Amino acid sequence: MSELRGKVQTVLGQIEPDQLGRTMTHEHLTMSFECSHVPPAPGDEGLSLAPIEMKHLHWLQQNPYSHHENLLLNQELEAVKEELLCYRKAGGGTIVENTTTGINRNLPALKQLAKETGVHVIAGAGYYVDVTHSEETRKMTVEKLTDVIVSEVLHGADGTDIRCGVIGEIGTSWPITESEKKVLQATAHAQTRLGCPVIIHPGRDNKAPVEVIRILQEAGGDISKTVMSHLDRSIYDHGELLEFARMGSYLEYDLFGTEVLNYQFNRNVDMPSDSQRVQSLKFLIQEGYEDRILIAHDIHTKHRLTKYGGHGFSHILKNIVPKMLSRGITQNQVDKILIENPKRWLTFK
Ligand SMILES: CCC(=O)NCCS(=O)(=O)O
Repeated sequence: MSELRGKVQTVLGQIEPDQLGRTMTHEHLTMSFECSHVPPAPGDEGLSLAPIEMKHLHWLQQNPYSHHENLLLNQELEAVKEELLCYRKAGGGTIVENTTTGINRNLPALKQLAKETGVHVIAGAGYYVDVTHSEETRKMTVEKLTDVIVSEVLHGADGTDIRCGVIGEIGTSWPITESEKKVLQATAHAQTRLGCPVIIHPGRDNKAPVEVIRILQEAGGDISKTVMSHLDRSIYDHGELLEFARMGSYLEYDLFGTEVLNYQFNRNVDMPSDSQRVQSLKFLIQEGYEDRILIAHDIHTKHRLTKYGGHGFSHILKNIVPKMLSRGITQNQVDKILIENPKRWLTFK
């Protein structure tokens, strides 16, 4: 139980849950993704180093992780500010900014963006995937990792007094590494101390979400206050999806706007289209999970910003919501997904 009980914690301080409004629960406003660079196909080396231009846009959209500059979202604070102003105009209230240690979290920039745009921004505590763990992180005990995470929420992170309002996205690979397992255990322990929301990045395998939840459960985590991200590219089979849903976490479809022929991180995966994502939401609603669904775009590269011909942070509000309504999802269910479910998740217990 903490002093934050009943509140939501933004980078500008605590607010009442009713102030959140429509919320994207998984975005990045500034980060670098160099840890995930994918070497270009033979013959494409030139494209991977070329400046971003209209004539290369299709290649970039299909090969986003092979273009060095595309991975540096942290160079685009001005464009992101413009995007947030549009997001607010489109009816958006809050962004959960999931950048954790390892991919260049920048809390002063988040605070500035929140001040300048009026969008509530909630920052993430903890660590991204193993390849970004420092030697110091790897050597830490679960107890020490827990103390760091708790302190990022209660006192501030990265040498600032800016406090995180969720733990995550906590990064895991497949298979889960020893260092990631310790971070997951620390996450559960910190959650027990704080009563706070947790959000997980699972490894790219259909068994990964279940395995992560088991580790959190064994360490005493509150699964009902935990989000499993990236279900779009993790679990496709409806039977498997229902089995996972029964474990009790929030179910997040957070790659809206990503439409690719080949998913660069796992060629075995057929990345769903936005229409197929909406079908999955409808399926989960029909199965009784409308109180557990969350959605977002997970923007983490330049090419998805409107400045570079991308869909931007307002795509869900402007395009996906009308599509949901046209496919028989009710306004009340849309409001649950965009307002009520995020509010319940983000409020400290
Ligand atoms: C830091 C951004 C991130 O992890 N995004 C997830 C991309 S994917 O693994 O779902 O492709």
